[in-house]
Amino acid sequence: QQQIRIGIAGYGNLGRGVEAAIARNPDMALVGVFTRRAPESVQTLSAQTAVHPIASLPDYRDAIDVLILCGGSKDDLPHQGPEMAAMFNTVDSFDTHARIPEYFASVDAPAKANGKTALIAIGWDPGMFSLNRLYGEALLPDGATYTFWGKGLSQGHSDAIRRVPGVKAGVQYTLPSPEAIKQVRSGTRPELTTRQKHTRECHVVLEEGADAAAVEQAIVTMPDYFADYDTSVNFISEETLRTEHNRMPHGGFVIRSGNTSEAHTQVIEYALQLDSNPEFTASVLVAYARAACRLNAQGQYGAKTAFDIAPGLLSIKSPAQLREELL
Ligand SMILES: NC(=O)C1=CN([C@@H]2O[C@H](COP(=O)(O)OP(=O)(O)OC[C@H]3O[C@@H](n4cnc5c(N)ncnc54)[C@H](OP(=O)(O)O)[C@@H]3O)[C@@H](O)[C@H]2O)C=CC1
Ligand SMILES: N[C@@H](C[C@H]1CC(C(=O)O)=NO1)C(=O)O
Repeated sequence: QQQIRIGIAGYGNLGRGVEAAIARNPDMALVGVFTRRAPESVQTLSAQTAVHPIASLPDYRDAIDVLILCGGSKDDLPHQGPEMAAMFNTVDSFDTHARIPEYFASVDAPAKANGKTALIAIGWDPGMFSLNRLYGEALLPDGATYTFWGKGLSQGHSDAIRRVPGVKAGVQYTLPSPEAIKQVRSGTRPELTTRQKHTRECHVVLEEGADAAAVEQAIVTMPDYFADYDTSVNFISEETLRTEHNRMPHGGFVIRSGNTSEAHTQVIEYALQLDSNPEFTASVLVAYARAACRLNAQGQYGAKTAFDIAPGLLSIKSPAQLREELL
């Protein structure tokens, strides 16, 4: 059985996670990493990993079965997604929830026009949590769904603050409201606003001479990321960032409580406890790369979300093995 040939576009936390995940999937082979930086400046996990300029990707159209896009959702994927979907089957973790419909359309057109398959918004949220919100609503139509994240490091929000002019480096932690969780677990199906469920805590290293007040204002008012939350911005040194903020744990849960009759309340819960947010997300991307390859072989072209993908396509096992072993 020929291995699935994978390319990595963009080499940050997620790119490193995909490199590690491919080594744990025997049906996958890493063709190389493609970066906007000078290849020799990029330190990969393995000396065997080839690093190329991202501009050379068109030369690899016949060498890569699936390109996994590891750029930032805020400023990279909006242009990289459509560009790459015209040349390759792709999988990405686009997570600016409010913009997923427009992003889907922007990727669907070039993918369809070129007979490619583009899986978008894959990961854990959006991704695995999205699937569990769907299951909850479909199975318990009379009910309420809640999603809580953290306390942990959001990569999307950390990427977003790093894009603010004047920010040299930074991370963002998401904190769930204990009061909100308590109300949800009481089964009273509370109406909670975005602001009531989570707060956001940013730790930022400023560029030399940057205006701290302007940076703080740009972060706390940022649409789609921070504007709807109570957000704190703490200015720290590079040393503090390196020593106190060098891990990326995260997690959370989706809970659906609903009634199947007046007498009976049912509760569905899906939870994640992640030692490494990027490595887990990368593992999801790699499993979905297997599905992208199979879907393209079936002539399923265009953009897809996790809702469109049969779970069996994710598995390294054949359908017959799945029926024997997992049903
Ligand atoms: N759906 C989900 O559940 C999840 C989605 N995500 C998404 O993944 C995205 C990427 O996250 P993450 O990998 O943490 O982002 P990073 O900031 O680590 O990397 C983003 C891009 O920045 C560039 N880059 C990385 N490191 C450096 C550096 N030291 N100097 C200059 N450029 C650098 C890379 O591009 P290049 O190599 O071309 O320079 C990389 O592709 C997030 O924006 C988020 O939206 C993340 C987690 C979960
Ligand atoms: N997309 C998120 C994954 C989860 C985490 C999160 C948050 O903390 O707001 N929302 O969704 C990420 O980039 O880490």
